Amino acid sequence: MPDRARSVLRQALPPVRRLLPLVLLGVLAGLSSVALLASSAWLIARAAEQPPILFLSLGVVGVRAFAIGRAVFRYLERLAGHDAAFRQLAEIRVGVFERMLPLAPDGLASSRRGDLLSRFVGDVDELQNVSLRIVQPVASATVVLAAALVGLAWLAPGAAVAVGAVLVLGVGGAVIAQAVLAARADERLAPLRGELQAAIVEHVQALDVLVAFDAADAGRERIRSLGRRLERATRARASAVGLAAAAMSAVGAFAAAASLGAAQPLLEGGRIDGPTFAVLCLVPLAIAEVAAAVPVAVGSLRVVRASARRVADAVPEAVPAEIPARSTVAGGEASDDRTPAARAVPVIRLRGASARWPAIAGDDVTDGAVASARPSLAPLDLDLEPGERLLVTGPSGAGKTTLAHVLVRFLEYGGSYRLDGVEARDLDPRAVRRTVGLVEQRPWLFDEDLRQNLVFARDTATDAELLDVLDRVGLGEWAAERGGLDARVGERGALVSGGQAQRIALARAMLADFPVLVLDEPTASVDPAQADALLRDLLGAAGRNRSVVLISHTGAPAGAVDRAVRVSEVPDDDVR
Ligand SMILES: Nc1ncnc2c1ncn2[C@@H]1O[C@H](COP(=O)(O)OP(=O)(O)OP(=O)(O)O)[C@@H](O)[C@H]1O
Repeated sequence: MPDRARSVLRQALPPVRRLLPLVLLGVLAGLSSVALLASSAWLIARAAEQPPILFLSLGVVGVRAFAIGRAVFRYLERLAGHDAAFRQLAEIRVGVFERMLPLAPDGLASSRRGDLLSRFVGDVDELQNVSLRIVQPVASATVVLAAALVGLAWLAPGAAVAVGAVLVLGVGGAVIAQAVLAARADERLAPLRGELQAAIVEHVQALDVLVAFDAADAGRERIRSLGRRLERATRARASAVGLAAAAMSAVGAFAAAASLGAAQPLLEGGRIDGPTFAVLCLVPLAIAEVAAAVPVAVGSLRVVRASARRVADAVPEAVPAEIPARSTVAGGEASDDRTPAARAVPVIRLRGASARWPAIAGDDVTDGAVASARPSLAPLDLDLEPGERLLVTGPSGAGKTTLAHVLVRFLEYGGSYRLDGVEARDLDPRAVRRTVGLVEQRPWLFDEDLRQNLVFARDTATDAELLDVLDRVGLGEWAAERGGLDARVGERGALVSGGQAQRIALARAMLADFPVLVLDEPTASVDPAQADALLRDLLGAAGRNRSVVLISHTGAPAGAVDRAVRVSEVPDDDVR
């Protein structure tokens, strides 16, 4: 098992100061169970001898006390056990999330969303069983079994040996039978759940294209087949767990019979009385019940280990070299003296700036970090003066979007990228992103109303300011027709056109008031007849008090930009 998965398992275990009281409560509950059966057996057998009632009162009190004790201790153990396990889960989830954050967005581009969600939710939840079903019950059961066998040995050593032997054989047999029947299913459960969730998320997100290509049935069939495999694995696990539980009941009966066989000569020889004989016959049933926790724990360990591996693999151990590191400045914020002057429009200079995307996860993993892929942006020189509009052109796949991601520091770069003379590598990426804003090629719109899609860019903006900015990007009339800021835009902008989505994205970039704006192919989803008009509108709305980098493979209308630079394809001999 990889070290990282082992460390996830260790992390899932509550600290000793929380675990010890749990084990103690488990021991008290287990001992109460055994003592309840022992005192009941004694009471029934003694009552049959019809002694004066006074002789029974100790047994009566014992039965009541142990019955209440068993319920109370079990309840407290569950309560405290879940509390401790959930605290650990919260820490693990926060830990995974914190490791994910520095990777976002470009370091997570190759992760399947549904699978990531399943690791983050389902697999982390599964880790609660490390303490609830494995460590704590096994530790408590060991103490109770040892105490119960010592108690039996005190009454009749032969009976203790017989019961111990039956238990060892019975528990061993149940563990092996469960492993034979369900070891593979136990390990497949978590990955299958992840695959199913990923398939469902992808199917729903891509439903329009699947329907258009008449491929929705095939997608549904894939989901059904994954569902069937998950069902088979769940059934196999449930059957094996059920069988092991049944086997442990049988083990209880065999242990009782073995104890009876060993105690009978003592009864006949008058070395023990009737009530003690009854205790020796019935207590093994309670002991087997306690021992039943062991096969359950071994099965759970397989499931939990599979989940721990998936949690450990959810994010690479080290941030790939292609993703900019966060600030090392205390508190994570960039120091003010290294941040470009607030809201001043900086001069941008790239000299031999190049970039790569992180390799797709699973392609080539070295020391837990995803190794580099091929270069995606050939060394580029670029100058952008304050207030300038620069057109970036180049063939498809040459690296224009890659350049946009370098400019907003989603991607690390080679060469030099200076903002007002300060090397961007020496600034906190978030500080750069407060200066350079990106309007993406396919802007993300939230399934909310217009107001919510804008206001997160500046949460102090009033409705009047939001309407004003919509007006400036040419959406004033359209918004009024749709019912104003309450108009919904649909999931991922399903209720708006490509051009309207671009205008909404520009509106929020203007609300954020970025001194430098990077517009990545804003006319990609607009027909050519409208492309020039949209570009003029967007550039006009951006105004002259900020610089604009306009990325477009079709160029720009005459006079709309000040200069152009061409991104050339990465030469083949640079591709390893
Ligand atoms: N998320 C990603 N992960 C890995 N490689 C990527 C990723 N996005 C783009 N690439 C690769 O980077 C290279 C440059 O792509 P990029 O999108 O920057 O080109 P582009 O010039 O913007 O193309 P287009 O004009 O078609 O949008 C391509 O080879 C592409 O396959």
